[in-house]
Amino acid sequence: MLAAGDQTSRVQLSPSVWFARLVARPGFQKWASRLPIGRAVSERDGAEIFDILQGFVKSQVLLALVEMDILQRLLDQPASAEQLSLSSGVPHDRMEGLLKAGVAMRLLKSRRDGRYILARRGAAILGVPGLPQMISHNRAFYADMGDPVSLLRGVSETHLARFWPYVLGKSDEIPHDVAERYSSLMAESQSLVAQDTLRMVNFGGINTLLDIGGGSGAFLKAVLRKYPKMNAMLFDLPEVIPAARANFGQSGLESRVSLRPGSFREQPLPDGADAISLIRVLYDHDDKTVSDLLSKAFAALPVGGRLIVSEPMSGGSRPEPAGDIYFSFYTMAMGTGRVRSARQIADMCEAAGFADIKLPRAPRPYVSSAVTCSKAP
Ligand SMILES: CC(C)=CCC/C(C)=C/CC/C(C)=C/C=C/C(C)=C/C=C/C=C(C)/C=C/C=C(C)/C=C/C=C(C)/C=C/CC(C)(C)O
Ligand SMILES: C[S@@+](CC[C@H](N)C(=O)[O-])C[C@H]1O[C@@H](n2cnc3c(N)ncnc32)[C@H](O)[C@@H]1O
Repeated sequence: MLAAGDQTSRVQLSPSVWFARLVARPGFQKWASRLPIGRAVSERDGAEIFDILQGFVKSQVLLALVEMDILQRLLDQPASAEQLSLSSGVPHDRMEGLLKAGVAMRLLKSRRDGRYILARRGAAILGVPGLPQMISHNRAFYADMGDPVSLLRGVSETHLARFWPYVLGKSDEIPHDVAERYSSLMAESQSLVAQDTLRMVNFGGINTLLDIGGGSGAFLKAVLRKYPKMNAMLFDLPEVIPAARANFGQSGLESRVSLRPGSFREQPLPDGADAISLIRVLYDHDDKTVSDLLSKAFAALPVGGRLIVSEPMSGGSRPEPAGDIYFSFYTMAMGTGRVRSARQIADMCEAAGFADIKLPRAPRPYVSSAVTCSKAP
């Protein structure tokens, strides 16, 4: 009888496996580094591996720059490490270290006079609605990523799950200020998602759009402003509706929106709309909930009615950095849903009865991707 090792040694190796085993040998690495092409590839690989390894340090440097308001202060005026250290309670040499790290990340620039200013990328962060807050909220995600093996095993309650009240249906237990902070984070981050969804999908011809899980209404506001003849319904959990009411109150759009409290888990969706949108809703839920929700959407729509899904997605068979790294682990830490690829979502829509499925190209997959389909005659 053969030992396991003998069995594998007799199996014919595919060229990729053979190559991987070669590259994993220190002797091969030493040999390859003596040749010009081998050296160039190995140096590049080494630098890229190092960059992955230090990813968490980079994101914490960014967090420090945001939390001590350094980006904003350098936007107001150039400053030296000494000036910034005085007001932030960080010793001079450490502040210099932070600022140099910011320069290395091309967020800041150092000037000949020793003062620092914002580089283009640092300035861009301040111009994206909600991005500094989003960076700060990564504290909770970071705490969960501190022990990735436990996170993967799902052994303990996560910080992120506690921060998004509606996910666990425990909104009563969440301090009001925390709930408030996170709903405003959700609303602010929505402006990017709305921008890209409106770029990917033409909402023309829709009379009444039903936005399921519409939150405080940031997405509907953007759509209604772009399509002045459209009316809308916003459906969300009863505890979320007051925020939507307040948000539409002063907008001049209130007469075009009707607010519908309810849970898509427990009741049918309101009818009367000729299109339904699901913006950043599906990835919060498991497959059964999503299949049921899509069937309810199908039932609520008239023939020819359209469904628009928009949220960050996995790259599927071609994994993609935002969907398959950040949002995949993010939803894992939330503990209730998962990122799906556009193809998976399309298949689930098809299983619910939808046809005419389209997967528009996403200009910024780290913001959102979309799937659209309709109820065929
Ligand atoms: C004018 C010409 C021709 C040339 C000039 C060149 C020049 C100066 C160009 C302009 C530079 C410029 C304007 C740059 C703009 C950069 C932008 C817009 C950057 C945007 C970045 C956006 C990012 C990084 C977005 C990140 C989003 C995140 C992290 C979202 C997270 C969302 C979460 C966690 C949601 C959770 C929801 C839940 C709970 C899972 O359901
Ligand atoms: C990630 S947020 C997205 C909000 C908004 N669409 C956006 O993109 O900013 C998910 C929304 O789904 C809502 N939601 C969760 N479970 C729900 C349910 N069972 N019925 C109705 N809405 C629900 C939440 O209250 C929340 O507003």
